Amino acid sequence: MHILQNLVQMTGQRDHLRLELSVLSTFLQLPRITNVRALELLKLDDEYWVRPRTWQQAGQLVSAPQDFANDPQRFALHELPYLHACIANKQQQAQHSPGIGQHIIWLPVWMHDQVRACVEITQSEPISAHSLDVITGVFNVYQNYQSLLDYSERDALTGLLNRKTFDEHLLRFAAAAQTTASEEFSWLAVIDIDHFKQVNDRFGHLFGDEVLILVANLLRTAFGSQHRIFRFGGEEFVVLMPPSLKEAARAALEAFRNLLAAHEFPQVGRVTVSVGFAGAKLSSPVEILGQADQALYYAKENGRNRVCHYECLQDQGLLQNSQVSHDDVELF
Ligand SMILES: Nc1nc2c(ncn2[C@@H]2O[C@H](COP(=O)(O)OP(=O)(O)OP(=O)(O)O)[C@@H](O)[C@H]2O)c(=O)[nH]1
Repeated sequence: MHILQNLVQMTGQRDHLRLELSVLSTFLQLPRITNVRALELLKLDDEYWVRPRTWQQAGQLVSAPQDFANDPQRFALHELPYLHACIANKQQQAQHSPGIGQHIIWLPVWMHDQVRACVEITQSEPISAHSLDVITGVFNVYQNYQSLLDYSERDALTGLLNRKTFDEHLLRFAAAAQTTASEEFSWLAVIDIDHFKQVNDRFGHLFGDEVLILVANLLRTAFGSQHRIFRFGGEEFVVLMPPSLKEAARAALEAFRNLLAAHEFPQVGRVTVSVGFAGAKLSSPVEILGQADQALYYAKENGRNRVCHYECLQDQGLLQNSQVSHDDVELF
């Protein structure tokens, strides 16, 4: 009965981290389970890295305060050889008993052939067929619900994060940016396809849609898993970029602009984008978006197919005083 109540509570969550906390506390209520962790996995240059994202501390479940890039607890996946082999072989679970009273099971969360998280459970006794059934049963409900949540957050055409989830991501992004102590800034970039109406008018909506899908694929190729990429509107995309120096952010955006400009789109040929970006340290979420939008507007007005940085334009006196132009943002 306890498990049922926990499952009801678990599937009432609308947020990935709360859902994770909920499944871990469900596992902790099962007999013989002594420890649980949720591990986050990130693929960098073909190698997976791991960090504990949620774990038990003094009887409480706690989550890592910082993001992956700044987490000193991260380590290479091969330091967990059983989980490493399990993922390399695309398996559903791995088990290992490192000592008396320590029996570990790892359950990777598979999504689109990738693993982004894994639940690690330690039992005091060997894992019997019955307890394996209960553990995998709870885990499968969690995994199904996780992918349902993920599906509701994505744009149907491109598979990118949708506009609906943007506000929440932006609030979290702006809050995290304020606590970054280094010289580096987090960045918000607005990317808009140039003259996209002409693509639709000349080739029809189906080819227009194909351009949107291919642009989304190029965005995924150009930006790593630490970036959050949204389809913001029809032919407008937003990228939330992890902390870096301004030059590095500009270089990444220029690399994307060049990649796209060199791409031969079937039938349509060449397409370009304009980009505006702004730093996220001191401003409020609405201001950051408004600033990136002003830089985009400047890029559109000054030849398109270019990357413009808000603060640089401001320093050169090329912009009016800061004003928010995205009047459809509902952040407060
Ligand atoms: N095929 C397709 N077209 C879309 C979709 N959403 C929006 N659009 C089109 O995107 C076009 C946007 O046009 P505009 O806002 O005038 O901008 P633009 O032609 O890209 O010009 P600039 O941004 O000034 O370079 C419109 O023709 C919309 O119909 C979609 O999901 N699929």
